[in-house]
Amino acid sequence: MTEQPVFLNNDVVAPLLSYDDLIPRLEEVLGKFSRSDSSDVVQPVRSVIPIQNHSGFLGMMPAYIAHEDTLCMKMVAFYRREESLNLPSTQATVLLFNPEYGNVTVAMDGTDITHKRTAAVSAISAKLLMPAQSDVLCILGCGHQASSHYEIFTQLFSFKEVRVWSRRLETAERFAAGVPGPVKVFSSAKEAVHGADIIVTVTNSSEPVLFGEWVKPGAHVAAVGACRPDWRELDDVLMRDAVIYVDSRDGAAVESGDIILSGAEVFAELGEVLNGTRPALRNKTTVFKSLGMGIQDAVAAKLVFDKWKSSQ
Ligand SMILES: NC(=O)C1=CN([C@@H]2O[C@H](COP(=O)(O)OP(=O)(O)OC[C@H]3O[C@@H](n4cnc5c(N)ncnc54)[C@H](O)[C@@H]3O)[C@@H](O)[C@H]2O)C=CC1
Ligand SMILES: O=C(O)C1=NCCCC1
Repeated sequence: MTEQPVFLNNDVVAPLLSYDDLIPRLEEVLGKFSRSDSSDVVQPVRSVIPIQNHSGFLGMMPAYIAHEDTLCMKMVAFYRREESLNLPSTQATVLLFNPEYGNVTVAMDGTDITHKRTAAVSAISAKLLMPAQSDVLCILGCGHQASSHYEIFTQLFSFKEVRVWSRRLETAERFAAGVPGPVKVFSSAKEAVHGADIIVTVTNSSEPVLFGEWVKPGAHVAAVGACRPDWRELDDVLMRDAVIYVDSRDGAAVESGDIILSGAEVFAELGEVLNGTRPALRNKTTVFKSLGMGIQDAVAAKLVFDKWKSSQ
């Protein structure tokens, strides 16, 4: 109880977290979260304060998972950065507590956890919602989340073509040069998404970058950016015409500009689809609006810490 907490930096955390371990744990916890008859998983909507001098926000994301006694808190700062500054747009720290006493047992860099768990949840949405025959993946935005999404999507699925677009052509070209497989770089988002079966939006934009009239009917969109109530990545047409899935209804109602400002109705949480209480409408155009959840960080951090302990 009086032991000093351990600190694990990102070089230690990253190799300890694999998608193979993460995906089943995320599926399990998302399902539990969406069960209205269970109090096993406790996670409020994150509270966010503006860091107004620096165009940023600090989000506090507590979570408790009773059956495994995991008590966790992620603190994540995120910014709307000018790309030319070359500064990270997201910085996260994750704490695991001893739930019996409340002391911190480990603090870890949350960078890799945030990249991987977000991409893994998008991949779960794709497994459930993308067209059965999906040949073309298109990624809009070419930063850190683009890299983790590329990694897991190409690992889990077999695409005939991967396309990327970003606001600056050189960012997209750098991304394409840095990944192991072939990627087609586009200078226009409209052309990049034409005919795509699955579209991942991972930009820092606060205005729509993806428009419904461009999207092939039946395609799946995993929308990861625009995590503030006045930020958008998707336009009203797409939000109106697609079936909308979210990670958390409560989170979406407070944080998602795409949902709040379009007035779109949420059809289901991903956990409800995993539980079989709401259907996966694969034949329709679907949007999974991701905002990120403390429970996702909690299962990821627990995996990391358990592995680290067993290696000591
Ligand atoms: N849903 C979730 O759980 C999470 C969401 N995020 C959000 O995902 C987004 C991407 O995060 P990172 O990849 O870490 O950021 P990043 O800064 O590494 O990459 C952002 C990318 O967006 C591009 N971009 C910026 N403004 C743009 C615009 N107006 N139009 C088109 N492209 C633009 C940049 O060129 C860059 O390629 C951010 O909005 C972040 O807040 C991040 C972590 C978790
Ligand atoms: O869940 C997270 O982690 C984040 N969500 C929204 C924006 C930055 C990080």
